[in-house]
Amino acid sequence: MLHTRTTPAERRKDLREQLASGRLVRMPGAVNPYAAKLIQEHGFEAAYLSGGVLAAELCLPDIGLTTATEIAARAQQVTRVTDLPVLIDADTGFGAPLNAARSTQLFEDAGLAGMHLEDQIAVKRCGHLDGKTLVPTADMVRRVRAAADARRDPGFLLMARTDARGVEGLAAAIDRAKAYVDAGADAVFPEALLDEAEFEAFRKAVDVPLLANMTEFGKGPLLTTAALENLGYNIALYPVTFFRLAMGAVEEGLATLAAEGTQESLVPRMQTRSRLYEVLGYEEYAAFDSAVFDFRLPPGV
Ligand SMILES: C[C@](O)(C(=O)O)[C@H](CC(=O)O)C(=O)O
Ligand SMILES: [Mg+2]
Repeated sequence: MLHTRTTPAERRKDLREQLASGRLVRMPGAVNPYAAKLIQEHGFEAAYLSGGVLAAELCLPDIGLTTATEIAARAQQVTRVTDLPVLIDADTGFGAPLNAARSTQLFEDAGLAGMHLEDQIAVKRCGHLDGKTLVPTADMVRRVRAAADARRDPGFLLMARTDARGVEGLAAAIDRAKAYVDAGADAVFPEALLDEAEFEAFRKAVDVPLLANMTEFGKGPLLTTAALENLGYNIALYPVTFFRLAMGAVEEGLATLAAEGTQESLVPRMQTRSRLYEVLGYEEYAAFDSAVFDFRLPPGV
């Protein structure tokens, strides 16, 4: 009813078991807590909180302006409503290695299953853009180590993201990934690989679970889940997909309302009132207090 019953420790165990299973974990980005609930209802294995989306919903660019406490608060609202493990985008850790350590604890406290830390400088940018700047490997190693040591639950997954492919090339990205694993990263997110051959090369070279970022309008191909599973990847990430879809629908709806003077033609595309109430679990609340759900909705609404 008001919240889920699984504990953060159970969800972390679940994610780790899934990563060890060899089956692909499909991880759509949750635009908000409600979307996280839908991701679970539709049978996905895990959910994601995208830094780009968390910034965009505040109308901020994805350049590291959001704060760790701000996104931890949002994360807590999401983990409250889903039993799925949730991975968060921790950007660069929000400052020096000590800040990365504190962020790790904030995200643990928010009930998340894990986080990824990237090797860009503090004024970061989307991994699929040109002109990125990386911190030296040694600095990122300190960042990863600080986060790894800060964990109180060893089940909390620490993933290192390397943005090196677009800056220093594939071989350097692989070398960096290996250094981050040695520093304590449990998994790796190789950002912005260009094609299937690169995904394969990374898989051959690195021995921990790997995430494939299937973001749209980026540098790489949108590979199917079957292709990613064959390549031996462990997580398929759809970070901004549902934000893009939802905002596309909002823009089309606003244009239609402005043009037609009524939203009538949009109604068939809307989620119905009864589906909304079903997702929110009105009936379960009525079991607690019958006055909550003592009405009948007319058919079709
Ligand atoms: C995964 C990512 O870090 C995010 O914030 O969702 C972005 C996604 C995007 O901007 O498309 C990224 O840097 O890849
Ligand atoms: Mg991001």
